[in-house]
Amino acid sequence: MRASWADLAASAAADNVTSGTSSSNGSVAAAPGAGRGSYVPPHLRNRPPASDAPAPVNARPTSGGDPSGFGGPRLGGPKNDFGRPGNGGSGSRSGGWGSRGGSWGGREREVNPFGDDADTEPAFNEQENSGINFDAYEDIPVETSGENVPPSVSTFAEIDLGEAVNQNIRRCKYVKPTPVQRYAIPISVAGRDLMACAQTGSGKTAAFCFPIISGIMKSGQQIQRPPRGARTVYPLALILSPTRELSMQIHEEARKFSYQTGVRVVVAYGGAPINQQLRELERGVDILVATPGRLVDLLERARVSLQAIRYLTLDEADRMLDMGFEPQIRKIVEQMDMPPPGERQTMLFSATFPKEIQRMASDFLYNYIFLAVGRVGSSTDLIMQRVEFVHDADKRSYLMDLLHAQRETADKQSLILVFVETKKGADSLEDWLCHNGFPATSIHGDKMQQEREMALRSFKSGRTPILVATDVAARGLDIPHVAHVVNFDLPNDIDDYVHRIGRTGRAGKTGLATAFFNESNTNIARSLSELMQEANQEVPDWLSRYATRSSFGGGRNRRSGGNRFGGRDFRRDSTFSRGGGGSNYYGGGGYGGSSGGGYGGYGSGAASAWD
Ligand SMILES: Nc1ncnc2c1ncn2[C@@H]1O[C@H](COP(=O)(O)OP(=O)(O)OP(=O)(O)O)[C@@H](O)[C@H]1O
Repeated sequence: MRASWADLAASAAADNVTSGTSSSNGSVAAAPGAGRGSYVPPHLRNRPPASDAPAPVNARPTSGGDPSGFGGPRLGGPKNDFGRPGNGGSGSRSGGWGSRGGSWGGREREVNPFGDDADTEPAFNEQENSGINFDAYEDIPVETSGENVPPSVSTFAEIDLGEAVNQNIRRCKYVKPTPVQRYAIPISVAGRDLMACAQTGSGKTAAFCFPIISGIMKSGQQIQRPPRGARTVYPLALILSPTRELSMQIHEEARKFSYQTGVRVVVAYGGAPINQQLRELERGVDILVATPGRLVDLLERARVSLQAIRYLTLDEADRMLDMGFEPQIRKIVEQMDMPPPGERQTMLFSATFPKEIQRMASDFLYNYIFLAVGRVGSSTDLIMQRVEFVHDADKRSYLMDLLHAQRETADKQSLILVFVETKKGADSLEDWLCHNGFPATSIHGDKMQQEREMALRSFKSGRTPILVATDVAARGLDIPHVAHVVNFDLPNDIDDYVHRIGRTGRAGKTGLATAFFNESNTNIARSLSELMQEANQEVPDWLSRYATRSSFGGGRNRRSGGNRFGGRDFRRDSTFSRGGGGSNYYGGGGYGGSSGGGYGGYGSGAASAWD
């Protein structure tokens, strides 16, 4: 049961009065077993009985077949086919453990990720995911480009995902697909590469997970579990994400979607003991969810091989290919043993896709489809955006006013996420809030991983309903009840703003975003003003004046592909040069490497702080 916001604030204030100290932020005080937020360490999940001994598996790629189902050069190209029954590749494994059918090879008892009796199906009319306002999505603009785009669907039933996945969709209480799912799932199921740009909170995780899980099930491939004594594992799918917490969240989601399918999902991220993750990997992995730094470590130790990868997904793909991460991603995708584009299926997802990044990303794709769902990179109309002119010295008192107002008016369960620019700033604001009777915690890259996870749990549970965060929490995190996002410090990049405010107003719900603006933010004035206009938000006159003045100013005011939509296929841009060989135009590769120049400033060392 989540605590009431106002009650907590009141009791924290009382504590402070009594003790005369900071309320010690609650960031490490989350009750470990409390409620649905309780955390089962990865090494304890699905722990097999001690007698569970793996049978020998001789997993090596064979060839033949078409992973795309589409044709072109992919047809007949080499394919990693680990022991697909009947193809002769590793026929001797047919009796080995790990055959599919929802039983984990009959060897392990799978922990129920739904935390209830997942075998009991809810009645149909009880199923709808509470709070989803599908009307909000009905007239959403959608744009696709690329060759032979498979038609979209209106229902999950129209896509053959397999009964086990369908059952999990029902358990998740998803009644119908969101727009990005309606388009992206048929494209992915058809085996096509995809660059998908869709609003924050619109269900992209399921859009890439369902086809991967279903594809692995249909292939009949066995669980990629090394033989006893072998140390290298061969996952079939790799999902990369920029932060540890996002990887953990994707892992949790993927485990729900793959429950009782026999598909095994493992997560690996930095900051946590690698031995536990190695033990999980040794027990078999079909889908590996990872942050880039930890994955490179595992690859260098030869504990993971990417030879068998059939599906590669980059979530928050634009972040993954920006200057902080690009070298690591290139190393993983291009310099290790992963099959090249055309032999694997690659799916890139984000709410924002600057053209420079699209160009770079095309290196990883083969004959891909570009999909843009919704307006410029956000849930837009669902999020009410406000901008206040606030000098730095006044920010704290403005914030306090907002918090008092929230305490009076908002749903008592609601959570507030406050973004600041620096780690020091996060610590100091958290301290100040706690001293002033507001139950706050903080998350940033200088905290120990355990502290980060505890802070997030404490926030999610409502124990500390104010979270002060750096951009480490800007992307992907799906936290119910975040009613208000405050940009205490505005980011330099409009796309970062889009992701930050996207922590509220998710899955059809409404939310509020307030930004403090002053002279130091003039470089974002124009793009902020444009974004707000496109989202039908009221733009203050003073911001429009700043926008006019900063029209030709510097900063990274790139829009996500420009125009009305959440992105526009850079291949359609008339200014885009097609020189250098037409075959490369759709074929991926060949676009002048990975300069990525032109909008620096993410700061060196970003990757190490994030993974
Ligand atoms: N078809 C559906 N019906 C109802 N709820 C859904 C459906 N698909 C996804 N959701 C819910 O919507 C929420 C947002 O989904 P998700 O986190 O995948 O969004 P996202 O598009 O990846 O957002 P972001 O851009 O911030 O990463 C989740 O709580 C998820 O469970």
